[in-house]
Amino acid sequence: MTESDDIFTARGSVLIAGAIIDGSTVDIAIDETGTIAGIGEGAREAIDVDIIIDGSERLAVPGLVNTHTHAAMSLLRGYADDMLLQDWLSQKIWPLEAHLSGDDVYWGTKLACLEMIKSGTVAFNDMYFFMDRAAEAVDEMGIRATLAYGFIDLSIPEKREAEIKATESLARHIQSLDNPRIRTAVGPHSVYTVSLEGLRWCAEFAKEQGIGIHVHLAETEKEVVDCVAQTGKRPAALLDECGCLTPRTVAAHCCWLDEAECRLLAERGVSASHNPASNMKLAVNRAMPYHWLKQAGANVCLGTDGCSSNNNLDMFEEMKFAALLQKFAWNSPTLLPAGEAVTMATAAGARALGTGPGTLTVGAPADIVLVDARAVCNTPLYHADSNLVYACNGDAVMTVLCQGRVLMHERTVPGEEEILEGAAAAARSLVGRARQAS
Ligand SMILES: CSC[C@H]1O[C@@H](n2cnc3c(O)ncnc32)[C@H](O)[C@@H]1O
Ligand SMILES: [Zn+2]
Repeated sequence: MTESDDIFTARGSVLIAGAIIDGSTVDIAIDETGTIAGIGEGAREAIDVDIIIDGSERLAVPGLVNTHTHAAMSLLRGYADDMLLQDWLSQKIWPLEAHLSGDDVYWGTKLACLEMIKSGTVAFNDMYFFMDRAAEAVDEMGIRATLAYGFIDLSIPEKREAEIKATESLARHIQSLDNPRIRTAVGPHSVYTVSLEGLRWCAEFAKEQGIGIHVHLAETEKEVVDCVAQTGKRPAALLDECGCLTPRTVAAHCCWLDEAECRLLAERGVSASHNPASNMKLAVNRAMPYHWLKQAGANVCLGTDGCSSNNNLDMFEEMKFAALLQKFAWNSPTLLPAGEAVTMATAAGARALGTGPGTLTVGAPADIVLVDARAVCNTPLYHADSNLVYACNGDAVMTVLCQGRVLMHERTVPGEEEILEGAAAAARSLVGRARQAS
């Protein structure tokens, strides 16, 4: 079989012929299980080739991993901009989210998956509501996701009970899907929206189920100041006391960590997700202390945050924002060079979500992105990492494979029109319902 056959529905082994990796032109062989079986010399012989993808003039890179987002917030893109975080959440976002339906989350997640696939992302870490519907969307789109129900109890015991039930129910549901691409995590929103009892329950449940924890941490100075005033502890120490800092925890933002907290995160094996676009847009007034986290040996990965504070899900743009913000904020042009930004968006993200090594190596899942080497952003091509981080955006991505299955080829994703229409209609209906109620 060749590219002329239906590449999206075909099953079997795949040969990516003549792609560029580290300046060399190589074949990549993928077996029927979606695992990389060979790279370079002798790769063709490692499989009985069913499907051939022409890799010429394509840079092969590992699929990108978005370690912090709220996918269905794609429906809120451009709904409320240019505000302070607390005002943005309390005056605009939360009142609209109060009217969300399962259908909204389904269409919002479909739109987000489409956008992620079109910009080279193969896996994401999500926290939101109606996550059974998010799982349905992820299942259909063929991407990987770790889905957490956003647990907010506001220290109200009845609300805590409801959040516990919702978290347990999602865990049961994801288990019942038995889809290796879709996992669940516990999602305590933050130390300012979840009680100590709630945080302790989340930690216990994650331990009992052997699943991860997804939490916002130290996003603003106010979060730290209020936490110290109310508990005598900084947010990271508080999460640690409740058992929420584990090797399977992804802590998003981490802007206002001090040096000791960076060491604590590293000691506990926590992954820290940098979200530079969101942090700059909401003007949280401090960049994640990447240098302290790196020095301490923490796993630092990369996320976009939701589409209302970014306002897109393009991890290529996020790599550039990360590299530039770190240099600017910490006054060091050598901080976070391009190669490290690529590692953050690939191997570090894959480690955070446990989706494999996040590298193009034999034995790794075939989560592979082919980038146009002839695009303007890749001309000239001195250093691939430099172009990928500083010159390209997701539009240069041509083909995306997840576990060896082709999700996009030559920039075509099956069903794109229907997704755009469905998501636009869901967004109109959501805003209409909210207006009617106000
Ligand atoms: C409980 S589900 C997630 C919850 O978080 C809100 N959210 C989106 N972006 C941010 C952010 O940057 N900081 C804090 N909370 C955020 C989202 O709207 C949902 O309500
Ligand atoms: Zn967030």
